[in-house]
Amino acid sequence: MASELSLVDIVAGYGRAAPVLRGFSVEVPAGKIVCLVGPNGAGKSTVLKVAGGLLKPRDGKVLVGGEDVTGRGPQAMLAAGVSLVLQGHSVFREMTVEENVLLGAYTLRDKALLSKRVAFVKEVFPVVADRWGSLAGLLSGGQQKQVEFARSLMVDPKVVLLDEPSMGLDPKATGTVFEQVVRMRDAGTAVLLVEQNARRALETADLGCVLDLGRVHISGPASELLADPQLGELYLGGRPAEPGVKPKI
Ligand SMILES: Nc1ncnc2c1ncn2[C@@H]1O[C@H](COP(=O)(O)OP(=O)(O)OP(=O)(O)O)[C@@H](O)[C@H]1O
Repeated sequence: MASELSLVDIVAGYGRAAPVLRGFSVEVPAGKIVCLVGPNGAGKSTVLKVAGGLLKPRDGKVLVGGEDVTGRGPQAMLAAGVSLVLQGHSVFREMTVEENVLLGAYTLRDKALLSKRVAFVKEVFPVVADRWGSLAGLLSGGQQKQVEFARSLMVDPKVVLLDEPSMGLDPKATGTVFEQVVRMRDAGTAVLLVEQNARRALETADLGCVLDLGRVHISGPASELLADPQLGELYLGGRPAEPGVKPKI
């Protein structure tokens, strides 16, 4: 299957310091969730910054839908079909859910298309439909994250980049947020996900990629990475779960 996002042999870093990414590659196919795993400081967020156009790579290529978009800035990356949902909360609490979601569509001029996108995100995220007229600040943390997801899908992106979507959420809200990530995937979006809670994220993802020392240490189906005892000890905070036990999300 052709990838919506390809990062090829990326070398990237900050200022004059040694590069953080030293020949990193990943493929994110349409309708799949790819989870990046790795120790603190390995460069997971740096990968998202490169993919989202916030950090220009020193070397390597970024392809979106097969088109070479290397070196483009964040707006051009959004126009190319890459939507970034940042770490932490970025809803405007004193604005309504509707106003927050429509912020994601400020580039859409076509009214008919706009209503189609609104109908679509309301269908994918029921909470957004239910609380459309409410002030976003009145929603729970998990619900606010869904408003951010809805905003990111307004431009009908090919790829969504999610940086730690469960940060600051309790386990129940985390479960809901992962359910919504699956709904994005099922709607055909390619998802590149970074999560502190690596085991939980891999349980949700289709594919996993372990990043260490600026390169891919190992990649493959998420279920295989989860079942690997050595990876479990090194990167996932302990031994794998009992085989066949799926988490409730
Ligand atoms: N804006 C920046 N300026 C300089 N160095 C940075 C900057 N952002 C990150 N770094 C450095 O780049 C390296 C990789 O950071 P990055 O945030 O990508 O790692 P990470 O794998 O996402 O880490 P974590 O799991 O702790 O969030 C770290 O050594 C970090 O100190």
